[in-house]
Amino acid sequence: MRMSLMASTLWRSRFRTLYIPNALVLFSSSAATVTPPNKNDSLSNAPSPPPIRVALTESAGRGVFATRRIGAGDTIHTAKPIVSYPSLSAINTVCYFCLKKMRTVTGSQPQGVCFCCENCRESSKVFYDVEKKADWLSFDEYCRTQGLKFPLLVKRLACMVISGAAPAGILDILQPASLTREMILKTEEGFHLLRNALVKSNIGDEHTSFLTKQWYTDVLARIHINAFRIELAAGAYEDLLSLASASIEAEAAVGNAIYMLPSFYNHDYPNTHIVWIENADAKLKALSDIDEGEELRICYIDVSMSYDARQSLLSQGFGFKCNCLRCLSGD
Ligand SMILES: C[S@@+](CC[C@H](N)C(=O)[O-])C[C@H]1O[C@@H](n2cnc3c(N)ncnc32)[C@H](O)[C@@H]1O
Repeated sequence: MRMSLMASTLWRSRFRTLYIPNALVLFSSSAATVTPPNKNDSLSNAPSPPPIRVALTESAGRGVFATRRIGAGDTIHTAKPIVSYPSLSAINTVCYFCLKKMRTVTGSQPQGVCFCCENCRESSKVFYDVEKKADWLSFDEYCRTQGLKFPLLVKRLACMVISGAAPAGILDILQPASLTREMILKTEEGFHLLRNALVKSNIGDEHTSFLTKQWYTDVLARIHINAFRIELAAGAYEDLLSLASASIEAEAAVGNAIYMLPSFYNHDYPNTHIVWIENADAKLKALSDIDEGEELRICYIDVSMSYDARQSLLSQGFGFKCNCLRCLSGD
């Protein structure tokens, strides 16, 4: 593979450390690291921070860099979603909170949303109590008929904000897509349907005052760039079978989610990948040995695509001209 011939030192950073207060809080809270705890350390039961930091890259904005050597196959860190939502086609078959697949008895068809455990039901309670007050028929139908998944994340986030589970600006730190005037116009219908559903539910103006067209568009612009499509790793033969049939129907994803730290990973030939084992909790794993100072990169698209196909998808789908070393090398 041509990429592997590139000296890994090329990827070592000459970076400036960036202080991101909100992100740093999240870094340490969800850390699963490759550092064994020191038995003599009185804090040895506390999770160590992950061996990474967010810093400016030379040509792709902020990026994630290793603060020490990481071995191939190591889990670098884990991340819980800030906001997630099931695929509409999976709404009755995955947990409404963590997106874990529900075991269904053959012949029985679950009705309505479901939760895999009391913990998920409890964690959802605040925003689900808000959501249940509104009539989502028109909004969900709009998403379903137009094949839209991102407005569903905005709906979940709006309910979280109303319930007090999240601040209205929770995604502000993430990079937004630059939406064209035409794209902004297309978001208007979704905004009105979302706002109408919530306003008509008598939640109270004081709770919905954040829900302006500007807020809706700003959130969508960030979701557009940073959302992850979640496909669970198959754990059992029956999962493999259902994944296979789901893929045929292009419905392999159980849902979509936004994370904080994983949103800072730039695109390149990957030395890192994200896996979801049984629910929307993400595991960032090293694909190869990574040196201290090296940038951690994931592949946003199918790694086997040609140079031209990658350039056009990254530009049209993600809105950026790829400056990764693989593309710069013409591979
Ligand atoms: C998910 S964000 C990654 C973090 C981002 N660099 C930041 O500062 O928040 C994706 C954005 O990062 C930039 N980016 C990621 N990979 C890139 C690449 N290979 N070449 C140029 N820009 C890239 C693009 O602006 C893209 O829209």
